[in-house]
Amino acid sequence: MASGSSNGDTQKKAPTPSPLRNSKYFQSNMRILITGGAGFIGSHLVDRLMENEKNEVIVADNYFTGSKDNLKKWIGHPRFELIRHDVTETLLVEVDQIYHLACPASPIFYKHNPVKTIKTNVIGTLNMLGLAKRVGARILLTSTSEVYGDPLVHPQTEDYWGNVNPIGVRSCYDEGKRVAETLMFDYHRQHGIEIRVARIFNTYGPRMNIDDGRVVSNFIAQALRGEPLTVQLPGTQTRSFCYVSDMVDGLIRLMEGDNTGPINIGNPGEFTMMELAETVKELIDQDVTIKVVENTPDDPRQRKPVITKAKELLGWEPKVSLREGLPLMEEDFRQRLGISKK
Ligand SMILES: O=c1ccn([C@@H]2O[C@H](COP(=O)(O)OP(=O)(O)O[C@H]3OC[C@@H](O)[C@H](O)[C@H]3O)[C@@H](O)[C@H]2O)c(=O)[nH]1
Repeated sequence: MASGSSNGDTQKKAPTPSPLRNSKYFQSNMRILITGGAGFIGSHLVDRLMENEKNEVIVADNYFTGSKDNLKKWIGHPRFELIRHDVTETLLVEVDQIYHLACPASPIFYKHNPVKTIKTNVIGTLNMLGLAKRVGARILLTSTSEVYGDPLVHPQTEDYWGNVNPIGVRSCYDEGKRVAETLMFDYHRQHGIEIRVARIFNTYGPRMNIDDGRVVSNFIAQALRGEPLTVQLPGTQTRSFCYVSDMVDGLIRLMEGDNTGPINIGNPGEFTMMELAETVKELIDQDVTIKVVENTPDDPRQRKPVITKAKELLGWEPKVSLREGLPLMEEDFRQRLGISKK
């Protein structure tokens, strides 16, 4: 029989949650673990999940790129717990759902310690799948548009297998996430785990680290500080930017729906990096200059999601355009940098 078959012999029955969680005297709350919940997207996800009084939220984060500051309004709340934990170590908590976000996402951070990045993606995902198996939880992985590599198919549909350098400086992240996806589907086929896989495209919004190093945060911080906007060569490379509230909405719909994915979650509006710089300049400070600088190896030349699956299966599409989202992020950066509007 062909390996990888998802029916017959290899399909196992899904594990059930512990009998205690189903007992009539037990709290009926949904207990949700978010790895990387102190990070940029994770903390916005916490905010949304905490709005529902039936949810108890547990965050596990090692604070490599995340920060307790992002969660300060929830610390001490009876439905909230924060654990300093690195997902490369095992964790045992009785939960119903796991949003597995933990991993540095900015290229300068994930390339800083590539061995640790790939361990986070592979061992971290194995640990979370082991937890999902043990306690019968549904698990969602935030994979990435980087699994498409430097894509030869444009825009990218989920059935495109990608064009990835397996030995490059980005491989710790893009190959790491590809293995993480493989593990998710193997656990699903072999052990019947309920999985959800989101492929996240570039996301921006309030709470991004000011010195995160990604393009939107760099340009906004540079414009506010009156520094030149650093467009990396050639400047014609494209990205599609999704506002964080849209992203969180998509992730929750995926978790709550019936489809395993992988599903692209991103905003299909596509911009060159030169266009992005011009837009930031126009919105924030027309006096700032644009400086063209060297790029790093293997930078994808184009990226834009096809979101037909998200629309049809999740009833999701982004609502916030780049021109609407940038001023919201500008406001947050102004507050944190202490730079008021002229
Ligand atoms: O100052 C800068 C920074 C970056 N860039 C360019 O902007 C583009 C986007 O770069 P970023 O570092 O923001 O993000 P990337 O698209 O390379 O990677 C991201 O992809 C999707 C997510 O999974 C991750 O957040 C991250 O890996 C690149 O072409 C880069 O060369 C600039 O022109 N100037």
